[in-house]
Amino acid sequence: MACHTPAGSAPQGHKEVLLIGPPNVGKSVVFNHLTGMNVSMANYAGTTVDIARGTGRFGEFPVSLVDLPGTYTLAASNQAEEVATDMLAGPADLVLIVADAVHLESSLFLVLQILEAGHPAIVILNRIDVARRRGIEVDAGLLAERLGVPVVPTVAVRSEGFDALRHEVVQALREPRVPVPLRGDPWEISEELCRAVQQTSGDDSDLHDLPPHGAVPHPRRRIRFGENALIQPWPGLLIAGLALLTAVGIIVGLGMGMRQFLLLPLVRGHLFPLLRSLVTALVGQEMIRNILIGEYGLLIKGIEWPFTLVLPYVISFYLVISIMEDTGYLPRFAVLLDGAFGKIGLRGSHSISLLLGYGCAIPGILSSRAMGSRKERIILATMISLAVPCISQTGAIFALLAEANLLLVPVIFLLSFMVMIGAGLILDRLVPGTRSRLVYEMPVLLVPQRRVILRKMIGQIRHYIIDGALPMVVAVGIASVLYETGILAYLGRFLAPLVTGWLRLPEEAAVPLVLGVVRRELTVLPLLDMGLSPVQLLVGASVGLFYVPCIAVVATLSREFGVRIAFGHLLLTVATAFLVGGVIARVGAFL
Ligand SMILES: Nc1nc2c(ncn2[C@@H]2O[C@H](COP(=O)(O)OP(=O)(O)OP(=O)(O)O)[C@@H](O)[C@H]2O)c(=O)[nH]1
Ligand SMILES: [Mg+2]
Repeated sequence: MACHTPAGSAPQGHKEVLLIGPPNVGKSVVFNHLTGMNVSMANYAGTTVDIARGTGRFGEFPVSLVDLPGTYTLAASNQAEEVATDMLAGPADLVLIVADAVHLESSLFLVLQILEAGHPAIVILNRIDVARRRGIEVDAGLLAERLGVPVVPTVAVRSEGFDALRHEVVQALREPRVPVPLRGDPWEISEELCRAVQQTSGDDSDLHDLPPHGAVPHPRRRIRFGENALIQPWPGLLIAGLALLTAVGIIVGLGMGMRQFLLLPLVRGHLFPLLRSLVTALVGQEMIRNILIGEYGLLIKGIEWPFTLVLPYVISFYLVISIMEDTGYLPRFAVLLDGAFGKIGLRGSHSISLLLGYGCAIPGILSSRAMGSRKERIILATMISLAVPCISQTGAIFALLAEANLLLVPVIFLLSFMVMIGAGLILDRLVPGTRSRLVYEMPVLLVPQRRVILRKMIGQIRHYIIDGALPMVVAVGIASVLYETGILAYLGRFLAPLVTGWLRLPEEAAVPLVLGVVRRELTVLPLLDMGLSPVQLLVGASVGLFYVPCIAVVATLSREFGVRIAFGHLLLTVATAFLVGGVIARVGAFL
């Protein structure tokens, strides 16, 4: 999930313009286009869960544009929707209501409610490309006349319709007009309006394949085999299994390939020898030389770990996830898992949060805002912060285990699943509260767009470099100084009983436990050059896997659920890490 500026209010002299609409209609794509920012967009409901603010210029007006979480109605039913309705209740100079040309009627229902809020408004009629492919034409002129506000048709992913939109925004800011709300039952009006402005031609059965609301297709409506097959246990589960295997295969294969054949030879064969000879020639002072190119050399490990061991997996993971997100397949996968997830107090839709957690825990935890009760969110956050390795950590685990023994990799992931399920089962009984009744929207299946995938990947890689790689470089720098000054050895001796006695690892394996507090993958990477046995590798990897979440994750937990729960997570993760590590060390001794 890309970074965005927090809510706040519009900067002085800026017009406040809100982007609001139902989930998954393309609000964030419109926002990115108008502001030049790169907030997350994906083909399922609930991608945006908080406010993103960006600035742009429309004619003579500097504008502060706000991207809001999607909402079906103004009677908010979850935390993400509340954010949207609260903003609408505040002051705004203009509201851009993004409507879906494919599901016009339900969009109009929301448009009518928003118009009642009494802000000047423009309706953006998005996704007209998909609507046209389905034989749906919407008379935007007539709709504008009936609603009493401008209606601009757009294809946001292809930047179509934005000149007209900019023109209308400038007009609306110059001469703000509060729309006159239509009187009557909003459902009846939207149905009547929809009939009046929408013409369907040819076979419009696609329209009814999967309705906008509800995970299960409407039983009275015709369903095409192709799409329905994905959410029936047979052959849906087989297809899901194959899709998952292919995804893992591509992530691992591509990541390893980039690392082994491209990045490692490049840095180890060319860059490092160059850096070593440069530093040796230029730096006379031994300690500084060692800090730069020694055991934890900033110029060696600070480049090798974040950029050659982890970055390839970040690239391959987000390539695969971006494609999956953009097709709209993930919610179908979620429907299939609903039954299994029900056993651990969750819903199938939470599988999307878990999947995002394999990238980074923070978006995984935040995404549940749009889909769950507090109980479900706590269970999910615990599973993620305890047992879901983020992509950096996965890269580190691969680097540690795959070269020594490829079989150790499935063992560690099996362990992670077991702990995850165990935590779910226990917390379902312990945490008070109910399961949500939320019905999950089923988006239209779309062919992924190269431009969108590229944009998402650039956003994720930039995000990794700023929030992942740079802190890692700083941590390596600190480790290097601590190592060369002997402080690390002192800390190691302090932790020795736990490390050597309980975990049966060499004393120096205390180092990752200290560094891991900063970044999770640092609980694993320093073990690389310690010549550990297979059992010790497994102990080290599992301690690293379950050990404390990154500082940023603890801060997120505390903000979302309170300090008590964040502290509880710290205790739980440390206890689990040492318990599992110690048990493996003892069981391993018999093997
Ligand atoms: N074909 C087509 N796809 C679009 C268009 N606009 C957006 N999309 C796709 O629709 C999906 C949803 O886009 P987002 O911008 O994430 O939607 P959102 O309204 O912000 O969604 P939430 O944050 O979940 O409320 C993405 O996969 C986009 O690539 C469009 O005009 N045509
Ligand atoms: Mg969005």
